[in-house]
Amino acid sequence: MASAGPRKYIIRVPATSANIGPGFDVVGLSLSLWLTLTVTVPPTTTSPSTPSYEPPKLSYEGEGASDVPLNPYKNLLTRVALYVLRCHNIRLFPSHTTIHVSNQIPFGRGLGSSGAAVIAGVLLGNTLGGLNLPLPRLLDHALMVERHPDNVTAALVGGFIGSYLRELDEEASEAASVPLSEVLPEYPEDASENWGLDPPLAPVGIGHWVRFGWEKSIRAVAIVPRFELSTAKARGVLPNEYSRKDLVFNLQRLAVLTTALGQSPPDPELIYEAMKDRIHQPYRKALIPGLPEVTSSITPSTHPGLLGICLSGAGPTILALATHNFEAIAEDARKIFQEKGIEIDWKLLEVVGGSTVEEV
Ligand SMILES: Nc1ncnc2c1ncn2[C@@H]1O[C@H](COP(=O)(O)OP(=O)(O)O)[C@@H](O)[C@H]1O
Ligand SMILES: N[C@@H](CCOP(=O)(O)O)C(=O)O
Repeated sequence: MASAGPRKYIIRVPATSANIGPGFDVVGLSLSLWLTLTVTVPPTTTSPSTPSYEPPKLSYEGEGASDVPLNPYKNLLTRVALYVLRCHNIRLFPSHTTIHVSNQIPFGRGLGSSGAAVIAGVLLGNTLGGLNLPLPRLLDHALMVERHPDNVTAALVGGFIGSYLRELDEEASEAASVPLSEVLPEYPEDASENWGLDPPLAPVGIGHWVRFGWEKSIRAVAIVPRFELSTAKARGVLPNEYSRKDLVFNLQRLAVLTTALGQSPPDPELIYEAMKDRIHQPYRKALIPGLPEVTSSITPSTHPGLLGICLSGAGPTILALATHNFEAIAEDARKIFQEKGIEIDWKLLEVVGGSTVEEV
């Protein structure tokens, strides 16, 4: 907890679109909307046990600013950072730290806001504790909080990413399956060194990934309905079991898609079909009026330039991958949503690199 001098860091984490149709809980794409933290740690750090100890002061601007808790013991981002610190025997944040958050990622829309907050929290803990954790270890900590690897892996490493969770031995599985409330407890308001039990430690090497090729001409049109859908609710409607027919349908498409999106020029007929899904979208359509209509009526023949169209993450955002004709795609999706009484905003996004931490 000793501090050598004044330190200021910028932490940047991108939005992500998970699944890309058939790759439920497997693939993710990092996109050009950013969660940015400006972190200042004063030159002399008061010991946490002294009465003048001050927990971090959080401020927000941008998406979610009016909803997010500013209490660092309640905010997702800082609770994750504290989890990482406590896993390394650092019981509290450095005193008088300030964290300004500037956020472009809308909450609860299927663009990975919570995955980005978890990665930002892991990077914040790593930075404040001077832990120098290697990338795979950062991911282990993120996966203790966000248990599907698609968003967090793409947000951390950047690009078009496929990932899996290693099968853990019995002891490690037990460690990785502790309830989230124990990984991220509701911390008490007052600073004290005697809070509860030690946190559950992350098993080593939970998540593994590979980066696929990405053809540079492909851009992402995010069609964002003006309502929130929590990922938890959108996972709650999914069945526990699937037919072999539906699994094979998705596996065939995913195998083709991961290579097809790296090919130049991209093949719209191949990609449009390869972005179809039978594992999650059919079940989520009840929560997202207009979803089947948008994905079936906007096609490469009706909209030249379109490559494929799917639900982004758990929704309600629709992701259209295209090389041109972006506005027509988005405006026609707007008309379909309007018929269902839903307004949308749309953004043209690029595939970007992963998270960065810079000392300034
Ligand atoms: N930058 C952030 N800071 C704090 N909490 C956040 C942040 N981003 C997201 N969250 C939390 O995550 C929730 C959204 O998570 P989720 O339902 O998984 O949707 P999404 O598809 O946007 O990830 C928000 O309501 C908020 O509680
Ligand atoms: N594979 C997950 C992805 C959730 O992504 P989010 O951006 O909606 O949080 C799912 O489909 O549930």
